[in-house]
Amino acid sequence: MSLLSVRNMKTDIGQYAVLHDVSFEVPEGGVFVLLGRNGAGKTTTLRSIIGLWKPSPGSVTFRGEDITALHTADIARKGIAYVPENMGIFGTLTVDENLILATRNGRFDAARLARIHDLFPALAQFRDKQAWSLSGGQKQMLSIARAMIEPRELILIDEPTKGLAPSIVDAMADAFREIAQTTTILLVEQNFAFARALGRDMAVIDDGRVAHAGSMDDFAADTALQDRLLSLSV
Ligand SMILES: Nc1ncnc2c1ncn2[C@@H]1O[C@H](COP(=O)(O)OP(=O)(O)OP(=O)(O)O)[C@@H](O)[C@H]1O
Repeated sequence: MSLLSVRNMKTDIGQYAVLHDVSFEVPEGGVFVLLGRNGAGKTTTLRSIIGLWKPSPGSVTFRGEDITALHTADIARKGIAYVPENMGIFGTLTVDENLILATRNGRFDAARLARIHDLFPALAQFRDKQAWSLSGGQKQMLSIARAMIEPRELILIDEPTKGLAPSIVDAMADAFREIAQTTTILLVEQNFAFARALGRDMAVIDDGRVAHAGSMDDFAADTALQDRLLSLSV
């Protein structure tokens, strides 16, 4: 059984039909990558999974349970976290305060915080700094840390490498490999090298539909398919 099943999802935003037919299966463990051109519908897919948009028709099943109609907070309680592209952190609060706000009861679990500090040492170093003063990469790490401060089974992460320097992207890839040992990651990415290095299974969304799904190794070997589905010139 897949950890997450998305079936025949159609999502309208206001009067616009954005997703027409999105289906894919996320197995448990590792990193599943959603690729696609700008405006293809990747963010809308993540937001539909976490309940911020309601697909109709279509269904989202998590560990066999239909979660399509649940509110976002109830979906989160099932063990799914969402790291949006704008990161959702609070600039005037400190790094620690941002993490505390993401906990359920206002307290850190010491072991989880230690793991986060091992993964992202800058968050330990700058724990009393206001979040606005962090670098772009550190802000991205804080947003991922907020998603990890409680036990999760699945983390949805939207374009974490956007605008980051290559050395920071490499550090983030190492952190994702470590996170994926215990938590499944559903990753939306435009950086194909990053996606390829991490992903085991993948799907491409094109114009609100899944245009391809399969293993990352097969997709990485098929440059004609990559050109057709990801190139900017179509
Ligand atoms: N709130 C909204 N109102 C109207 N249209 C929207 C809204 N949000 C997204 N769209 C449209 O839905 C389509 C898909 O957007 P979405 O953000 O899901 O794409 P994406 O694949 O994540 O793109 P990107 O890589 O540029 O973030 C786009 O055409 C976008 O303009």
